[in-house]
Amino acid sequence: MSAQPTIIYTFTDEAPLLATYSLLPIVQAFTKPAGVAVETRDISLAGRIIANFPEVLTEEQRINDDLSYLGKLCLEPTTNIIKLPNISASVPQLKAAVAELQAKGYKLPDYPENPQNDAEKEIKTRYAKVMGSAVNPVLREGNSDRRAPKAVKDYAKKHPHSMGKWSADSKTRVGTMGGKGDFFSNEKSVTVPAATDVKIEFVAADGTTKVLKESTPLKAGEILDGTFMSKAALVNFLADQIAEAKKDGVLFSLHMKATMMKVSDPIIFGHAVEVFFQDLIAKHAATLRELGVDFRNGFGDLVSKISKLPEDKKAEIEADIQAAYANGPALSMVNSDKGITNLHVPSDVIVDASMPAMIRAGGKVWDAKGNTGDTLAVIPDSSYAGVYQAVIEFCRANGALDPKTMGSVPNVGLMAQAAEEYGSHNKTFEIPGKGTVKVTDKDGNVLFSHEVEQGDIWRACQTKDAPVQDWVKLAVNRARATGVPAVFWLDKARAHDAQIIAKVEKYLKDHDTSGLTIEILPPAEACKYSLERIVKGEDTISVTGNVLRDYLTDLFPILEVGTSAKMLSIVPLMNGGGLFETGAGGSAPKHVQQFLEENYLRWDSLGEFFALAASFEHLSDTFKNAKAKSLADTLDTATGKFLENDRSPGRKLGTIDNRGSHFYLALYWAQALAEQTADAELQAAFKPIAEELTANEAKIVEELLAVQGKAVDVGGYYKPCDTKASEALRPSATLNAALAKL
Ligand SMILES: NC(=O)C1=CN([C@@H]2O[C@H](COP(=O)(O)OP(=O)(O)OC[C@H]3O[C@@H](n4cnc5c(N)ncnc54)[C@H](OP(=O)(O)O)[C@@H]3O)[C@@H](O)[C@H]2O)C=CC1
Ligand SMILES: O=C(O)CCC(=O)C(=O)O
Ligand SMILES: [Mg+2]
Repeated sequence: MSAQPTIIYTFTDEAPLLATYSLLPIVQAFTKPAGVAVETRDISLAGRIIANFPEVLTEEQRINDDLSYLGKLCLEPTTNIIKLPNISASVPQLKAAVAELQAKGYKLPDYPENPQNDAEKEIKTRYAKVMGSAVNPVLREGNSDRRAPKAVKDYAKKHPHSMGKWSADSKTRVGTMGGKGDFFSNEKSVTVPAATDVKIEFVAADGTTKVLKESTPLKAGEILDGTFMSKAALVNFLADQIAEAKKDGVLFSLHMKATMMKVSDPIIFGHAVEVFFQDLIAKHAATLRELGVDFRNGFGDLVSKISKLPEDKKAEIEADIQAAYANGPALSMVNSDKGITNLHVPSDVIVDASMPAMIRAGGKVWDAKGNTGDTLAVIPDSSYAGVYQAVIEFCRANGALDPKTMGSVPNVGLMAQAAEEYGSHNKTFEIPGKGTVKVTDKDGNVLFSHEVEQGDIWRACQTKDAPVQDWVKLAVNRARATGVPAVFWLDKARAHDAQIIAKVEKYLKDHDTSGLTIEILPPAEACKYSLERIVKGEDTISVTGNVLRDYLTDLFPILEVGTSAKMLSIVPLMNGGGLFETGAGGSAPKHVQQFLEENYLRWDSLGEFFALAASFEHLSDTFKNAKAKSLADTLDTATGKFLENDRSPGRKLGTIDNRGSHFYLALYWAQALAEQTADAELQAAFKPIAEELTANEAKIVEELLAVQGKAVDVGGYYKPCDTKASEALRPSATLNAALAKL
């Protein structure tokens, strides 16, 4: 056990990183008198890239591999980490980050899209390590407990966010493959009774065998699934959906998670682009090959690469692009001003956030003219798509949900030790030809096999037993603590879920469940059950696997409280430590753009405030530390007052932004510390600062507002310059001077 109670605060990317430059100095100043250390570790995309290429960098440029360090730390009982959202990079984001670092003098190799030799293959493998969801699965040595704190629900009831209208004749719906060659329909699943090691092989039609993965160790009681998505079925499905969107006169939109499902989903995304633009692609096949266009990186890959062509060729392709737009159904837009479509960049549209945003808007997405319209929301695999269709049908029948009166759907999510699909990327393969994929244990028993064709996407997922036990316990504890029904969203008709249900039924017997309502329902039914309760103002705990955890912890928060940024997101680590994630959403790239253009940061740090309070609470339990408890209690009071007085950033210039909101948190926190009597030392330490901040409120706010409205430079996007960023995010000399006295 480290001697001093210590919190690790993570440096990440984009808006949360900018917010950190403002909030962290406040946190460090406030924890100092309490003897709590707050250390930082860099897990940003830039940091992860730099840490992985020490040999090409100078001594000064090298940094430690903080992510690996934190991964190990998550196994220790005294660990306490505040984890802000980070970029899970797609290829376009990775290339942009590398280019920025190269321009800053880091002699990093280019990302080799098509490695030509072993050295390039090795570079690509190293970059693959930092791509996609490279951070969360490493740190998540526990299951997740995500909920809207009561204060946040109360705030939303008093100050409801805007909700779009749902009309009974909305044409918006979900399109999914549903049992025709998708992952759901092809899934096979086993629970291994004893520890073993499995080999995954592809046996081609001519009998030749290729080992896809030599070794995958499994523990006793571990669940292993295998499944595939048929390329032929997918491509037919996509062509049908495109035709249907056009026939119905609705906008076509595709919703994937190409960041987290970093192998399968970019392939699916690429097929969607290729089907949508098939005439264009067929006509210019040779040119596209020469340019090395890869549609897995989105249609934007073509748009950026044609700039290298001679003007006349470029103009010809651009005309054909316009023809493709005119011919197909209208495409949903990410940014209609800039002409960025839903198919441009695979990391621009991420299903967990994009579907709820559409549902919140009354089933509408943006079109190319900047108007909104109904959409055919395409989610190829049917495992979870039905959940969104259930919400759409509910809203169509009952109108939009009402934040003033609606209940809540908190989530207990199975995610420890890379559970389920989220751990599948090292076991996902694009199949080279017709044949069989075979999974064999160490005694030579074939656990299962699939007949596959060229281009099919085959994948295996693992789910360890200990995390399932921990998850069931967490669900029962939450049901007991709240008296609210808990529903396991599991479908016995799905191979994997059937294995999980057997475990859930077994492990529920380890707990006292008397008087509790615990149900097991297939996802779409569970969703309907929860919605029927939510409109009556009732709460229902959703107990789900890893993917639905991701989906539901954006879906319900966005509908209930306007954004998942306001969520309490706790990961009780299985070995006793605590990982406190901030909010449940992403890193809000559009907030950075607004900040750079007008020196206004819209990021709402409520997620950070809640995470900090939970972290102090945990620290006080682990270290039996009363001062940490005082910090937790007073921060709770401060956050309550913050919500009451509505100190979150507004959307537009001229009101307080993220920095102003941090000042108010500091003010209320200092006041609460000065008023509490549990700890006389802390009271004495904070009395003068509370007075100073109270007396200078108007001056500090004025200093913070004065900088708004002009462009600002922080010296980089992926790796801002510390000095410039710190100056930009701490523009109040009066506030800085007050904090320096602590
Ligand atoms: N835990 C993690 O580390 C996660 C990381 N990501 C990564 O984040 C990036 C962007 O992801 P994406 O899914 O597009 O989501 P965004 O970060 O763009 O968030 C979606 C929207 O949520 C709202 N929002 C989110 N957080 C806040 C906040 N603190 N304050 C105010 N508003 C907020 C904003 O919506 P509005 O305009 O409606 O108010 C925002 O535009 C990607 O690189 C992705 O990989 C994504 C999810 C989780
Ligand atoms: O790790 C990621 O890529 C995203 C995580 C996420 O969206 C979530 O946990 O809700
Ligand atoms: Mg998510």
